[in-house]
Amino acid sequence: MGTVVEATNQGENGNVTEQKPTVVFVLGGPGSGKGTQCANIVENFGYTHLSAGDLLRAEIKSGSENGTMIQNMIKEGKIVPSEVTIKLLQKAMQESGNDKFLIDGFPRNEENRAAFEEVTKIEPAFVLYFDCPDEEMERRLLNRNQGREDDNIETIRKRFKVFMDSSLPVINYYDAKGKVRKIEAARPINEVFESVKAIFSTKNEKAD
Ligand SMILES: Nc1ncnc2c1ncn2[C@@H]1O[C@H](COP(=O)(O)OP(=O)(O)OP(=O)(O)O)[C@@H](O)[C@H]1O
Ligand SMILES: O=c1ccn([C@@H]2O[C@H](COP(=O)(O)O)[C@@H](O)[C@H]2O)c(=O)[nH]1
Ligand SMILES: [Mg+2]
Repeated sequence: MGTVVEATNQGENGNVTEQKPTVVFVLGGPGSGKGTQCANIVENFGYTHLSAGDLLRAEIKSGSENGTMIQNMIKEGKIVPSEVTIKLLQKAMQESGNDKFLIDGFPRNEENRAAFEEVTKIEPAFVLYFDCPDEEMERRLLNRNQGREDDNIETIRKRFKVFMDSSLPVINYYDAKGKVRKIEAARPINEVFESVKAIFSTKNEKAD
């Protein structure tokens, strides 16, 4: 695959343009198990996993001029401006050499969603939604032990609120388009993956 800065298809005039990559958005509350299941999907289905949160954390570490702003947003559980996150996603897609992506933890709000579609012209093939009760997610995050600055009870509560207020509407948007595949995520990892496998083994409509 070449550039995905703005993916394109064959136009009506017959001009041959690039094939759009396949994108699956992986959404769900903080700690619902998105990263854990994405690792399993990568092993079994040949996707490249792009966690928007991981890309932002790497950007902080790289010493980027946006680093301090991103760090402050993450500490408060706030959503980083779309243009920053989308640029990181586009760069990672270009560098991957793959044409199938799990975009984990993005889009987080309506503005993220609209900006991604506008800039890349990519619509997701489908949206994998991990549905998990807050109490279970809270337990998992407090036990995660990966040294994340946002895995403390104060920030966790803020992240839950942002998820409810800003991210659930994105899931509802795609649900209305028949694109959401909902998974009951409060089960053991292998059971959750059985449900995930069933979805990736079924033919899902291609993006566009
Ligand atoms: N089904 C599960 N049952 C129990 N623990 C789980 C399950 N799935 C993931 N975990 C654990 O819960 C923690 C959070 O999982 P993970 O990092 O995959 O969540 P996430 O949705 O990516 O979270 P975040 O949005 O904060 O990045 C990890 O410690 C992981 O090992
Ligand atoms: O698209 C995104 C993704 C993430 N953020 C910020 O990062 C943290 C952590 O994200 P995880 O998905 O839990 O790794 C999140 O709370 C946001 O502050 C973002 O702004 N935009
Ligand atoms: Mg994660």
